[in-house]
Amino acid sequence: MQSQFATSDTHKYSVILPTYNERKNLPIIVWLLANVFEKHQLAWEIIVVDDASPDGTQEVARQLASLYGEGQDRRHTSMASILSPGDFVIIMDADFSHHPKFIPQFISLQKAHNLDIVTGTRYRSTSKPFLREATPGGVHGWDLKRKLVSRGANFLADTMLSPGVSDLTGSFRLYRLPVLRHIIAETVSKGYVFQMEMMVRARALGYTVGEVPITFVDRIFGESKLGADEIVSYAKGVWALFTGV
Ligand SMILES: Nc1nc2c(ncn2[C@@H]2O[C@H](COP(=O)(O)OP(=O)(O)O[C@H]3O[C@H](CO)[C@@H](O)[C@H](O)[C@@H]3O)[C@@H](O)[C@H]2O)c(=O)[nH]1
Ligand SMILES: [Mg+2]
Repeated sequence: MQSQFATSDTHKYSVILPTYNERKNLPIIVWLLANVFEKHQLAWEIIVVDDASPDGTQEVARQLASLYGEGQDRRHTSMASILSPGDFVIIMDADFSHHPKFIPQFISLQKAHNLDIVTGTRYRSTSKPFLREATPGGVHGWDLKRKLVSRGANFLADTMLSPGVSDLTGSFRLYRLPVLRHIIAETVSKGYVFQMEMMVRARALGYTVGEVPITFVDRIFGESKLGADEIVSYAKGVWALFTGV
């Protein structure tokens, strides 16, 4: 299998999947990711970051690791249990809200403009800076309240902090590895708000950010962990950045 690929992209893409009770979703998302990377002949690995899920997610992750090859740095199929530094890191949800089919567009945009970060956006219909896509971004499956919370969160941060990124609260992103390390070291908030803080910090540090329109589909299995506490923390986080950046 290895020898049939002669790819010009020599980078490695490390996908980080945070999981909490994703036993049902993990095998399918890993399969979809594997297919995308194989199809595009890219070197890849998946790192599952599980927080002691009671539903047995870790056992499923271990089974997948033995199926796909644990921690081996094979050219096309490896599944690591610890963070090993690929050249680029993709962070995305494991519940299909973020579809792997968008990853090749992230990679093309990164390459075309030598970007530090590419983020998925639900709130633009064309890629930024230049690459145009036919499919507009959007959200499917959320009720009006959740849509308003998301729009409100973006509006608040955009108005107060002006980072010039249309979807600050999304978490489907590709980072150049050293850039991710740098931003994480600067980021202080915990919970949902850190997605927004990472992007605001990145812009303040002068990193380049491109956007690819994505459709966000709400999960079918399991529940979201967004609650009222997170909304309050988010508003506090925007205020802290407004007064401190
Ligand atoms: N390791 C770990 N993973 C977690 C935890 N809580 C959630 N996750 C994982 O993080 C991903 C997103 O969690 P959800 O609970 O599904 O989030 P959501 O409400 O759908 O929110 C999504 O959209 C928001 C934007 O509107 C994003 O801000 C958020 O990051 C996420 O992408 C999933 O893969 C889930 O298993 C945790 O405590 N620990
Ligand atoms: Mg979700």
